[in-house]
Amino acid sequence: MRVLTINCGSSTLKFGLFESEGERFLVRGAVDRIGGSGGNVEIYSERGEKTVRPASAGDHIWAALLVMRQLDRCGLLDGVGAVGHRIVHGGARFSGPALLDPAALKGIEALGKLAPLHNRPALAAIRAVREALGPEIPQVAAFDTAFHRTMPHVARLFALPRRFADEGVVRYGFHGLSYEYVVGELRRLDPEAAAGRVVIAHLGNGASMAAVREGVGVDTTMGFTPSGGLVMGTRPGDLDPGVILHLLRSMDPGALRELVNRESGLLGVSGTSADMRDLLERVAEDPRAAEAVALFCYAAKKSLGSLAAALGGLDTLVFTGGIGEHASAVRWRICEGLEFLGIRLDPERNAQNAPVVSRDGEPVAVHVIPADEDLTIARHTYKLARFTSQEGA
Ligand SMILES: Nc1ncnc2c1ncn2[C@@H]1O[C@H](COP(=O)(O)OP(=O)(O)O)[C@@H](O)[C@H]1O
Ligand SMILES: CC(=O)OP(=O)(O)O
Ligand SMILES: [Mg+2]
Repeated sequence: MRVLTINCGSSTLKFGLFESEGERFLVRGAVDRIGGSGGNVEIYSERGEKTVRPASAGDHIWAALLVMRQLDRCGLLDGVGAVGHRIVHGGARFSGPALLDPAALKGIEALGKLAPLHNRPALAAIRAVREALGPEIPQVAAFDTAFHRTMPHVARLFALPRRFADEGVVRYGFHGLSYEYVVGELRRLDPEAAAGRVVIAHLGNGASMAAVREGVGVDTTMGFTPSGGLVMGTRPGDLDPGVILHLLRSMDPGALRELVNRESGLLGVSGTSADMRDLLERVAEDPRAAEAVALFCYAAKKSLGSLAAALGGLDTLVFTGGIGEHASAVRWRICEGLEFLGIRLDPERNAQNAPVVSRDGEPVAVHVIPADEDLTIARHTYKLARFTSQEGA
């Protein structure tokens, strides 16, 4: 059975067509810079053939239709037996992958306001797939929040009156499909490291860090929504709640929601771009771009320190996500000055985005592991689709 995966990130739509329980893929690809300009659709095959074409996708619906049309034109949709989607917010309701039946769709829709850059775009992609493949092809949701279900209660609690936690106002954490993949890769590469104290930094357009002990999530920087924690492309990360109250005096809640989700972060501070590539190109001549990059790295450094404290020390640090994998200057600035924690990068390895970027013999090994949320989605989809067909048999 072929499985198609769709991963709606805040600035990208990634897709993959898998076979053999996810162990093989036929094609993978991504539409990037969604909602911005200068975007591309990139497709590559198992044999390494790659095509890149300009595609300025205004939104995720546009991107999803483009992808489905492209796959159809190449005859690749024949034989797709199930489709898996990344759903960012699963709230209190979803603790693991779920078949996208009407009740599940309603549950995801209800969480839309808590993840406006993600849940609704993903629902639009689900509809586009249903139109292209028909309602008989099962679709599965794999949730970013599920990985963090193991966090101790104290790490989930906000210091608000108790009734709010009872109503579900707690830290959920996101990027869980990426963390799940990285933990699996680390187990494969270095089982001893995977059994230790690990911080994973997923730095993409959305960015977060997770503290993981013995493969289990114990804390993370994102909270009730994916707008908290680190500085991001268009989201501010952690803010003094008093700032929100102050802004509410002169802004209506809708405008404030836009500010927090789409106008802050790297874009807000630089005044020009949410995209780390653009900013790194301009740091020498544009002080606002330089300040945006500096703030991003400083916030990440502080969070790394706090998660190392939560773990009682650190054995392994992993960088992943578009920025974590490719932006050597950002990794350098985050790690600079953290020798007291046992972190020391090797300049050459770091410049090459090598799989291990720390110096040999240092207490903390620093890895770069390319994110693969799509494979995680494919694995969950195979499992659930098989289980459902056995149940129905
Ligand atoms: N070569 C690169 N150098 C620096 N930053 C990069 C590079 N490639 C991608 N990025 C950054 O990665 C971010 C997008 O991350 P990604 O994980 O692909 O997106 P999303 O969070 O939408 O899934 C953007 O800020 C982009 O500039
Ligand atoms: C949760 C989140 O922010 O995801 P992304 O980085 O894909 O936008
Ligand atoms: Mg992402």
